[in-house]
Amino acid sequence: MAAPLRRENGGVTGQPSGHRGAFRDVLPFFEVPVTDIAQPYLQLSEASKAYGAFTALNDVSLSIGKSEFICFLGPSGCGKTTLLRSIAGLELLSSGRIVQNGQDVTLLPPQARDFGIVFQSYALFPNLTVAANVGYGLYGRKMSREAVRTHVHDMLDLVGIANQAGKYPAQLSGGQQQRVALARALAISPGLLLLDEPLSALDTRVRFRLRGELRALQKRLAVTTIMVTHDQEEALAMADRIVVMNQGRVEQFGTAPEIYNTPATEFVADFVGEMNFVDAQFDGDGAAMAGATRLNLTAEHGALPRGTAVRLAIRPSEIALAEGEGGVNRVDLAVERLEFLGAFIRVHAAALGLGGAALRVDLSETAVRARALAPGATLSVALPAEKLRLFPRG
Ligand SMILES: Nc1ncnc2c1ncn2[C@@H]1O[C@H](COP(=O)(O)OP(=O)(O)OP(=O)(O)O)[C@@H](O)[C@H]1O
Repeated sequence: MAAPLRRENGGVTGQPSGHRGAFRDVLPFFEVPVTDIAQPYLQLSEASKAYGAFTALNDVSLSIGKSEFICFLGPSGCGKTTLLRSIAGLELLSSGRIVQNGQDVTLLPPQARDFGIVFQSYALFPNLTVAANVGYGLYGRKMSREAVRTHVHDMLDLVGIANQAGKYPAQLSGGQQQRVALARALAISPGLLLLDEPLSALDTRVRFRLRGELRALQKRLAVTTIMVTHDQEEALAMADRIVVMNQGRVEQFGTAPEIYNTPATEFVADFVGEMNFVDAQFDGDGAAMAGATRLNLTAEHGALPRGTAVRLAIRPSEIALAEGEGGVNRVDLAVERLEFLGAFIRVHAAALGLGGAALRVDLSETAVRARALAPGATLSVALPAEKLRLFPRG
């Protein structure tokens, strides 16, 4: 490993390598992640962190592949930042182990670990120019002034702000400051890039643009990256795999489609995306009774005893319009309210046959108009058996 380098604002070791060129790649839809999960780069084993009697991290075990883009996702206070800071050595674990690139780093101070970090607040040095901020971690290394200058220019070029090199942070927009912070974190060519809500202070347009650029840049550099976010859409859009956290624990670790389509717990089902929940009783033979209606299920239910209280979950977009009479899992709804959401209309309704359960159904504007749906109308829908997820209640 390269000689450790101390820096107040994080980021540490590694030799600069000079990544050249702009990064305006357009990401293909649903591209296959170029990662090597079989070759773990970072492993956490039974990591726990207590502050006095409060447990902020509870038995977290994760294996992250080289070049993966990982998001830590969860509600405020679930332990995302504590986990990120523990990986950086800015917090020490109460118990457990962290191995990075084959080296046990559990007890190493931040300056002896190999990472670059970007904080939510950017934490740029206000009295240094953009170029000096980016070059800060490089001075003191065995690099000539000229080599540093060239490398800094390359980094600024990489993040698209080479023309801002002489400015001070206060003279930049939030998005530009974020780019400087990213260039600074990458300048030391870290093995691991840590991002603590780097986009959350930006307005929506800039955030969306930087999302794509950041992901393309990460892919190009193939640097193993962990980003903390509480924004599920951001995590779904950017991550190779997502760690969903709740109260210091990992609820699920999987790809975006896995998390979205097959949430492992009721918490994940509720936290990620829109979900309807209907209380029911497991009825054996792949079915459940919800109110007076018997609903067929295909969900795995193990050896659940008949009569077990369960909660069925289905997304508003997965509920289908019932055609004709009868049909499997047909339910009549009393429409209460229509909500125009641009790309679709969300119908809020009461499912009388399901004990009055509140259901939301997403329909196209055309479908709503064709049925002249309005508050007070009746709508027949079908709950596809393969879309009904099942969670034991309590
Ligand atoms: N130094 C500390 N002393 C005591 N409690 C702490 C300390 N740091 C964090 N905590 C507590 O640990 C829990 C997890 O905090 P953490 O900052 O990791 O949450 P988070 O998921 O990142 O939340 P947010 O999205 O709001 O930043 C919180 O309840 C927080 O109050």
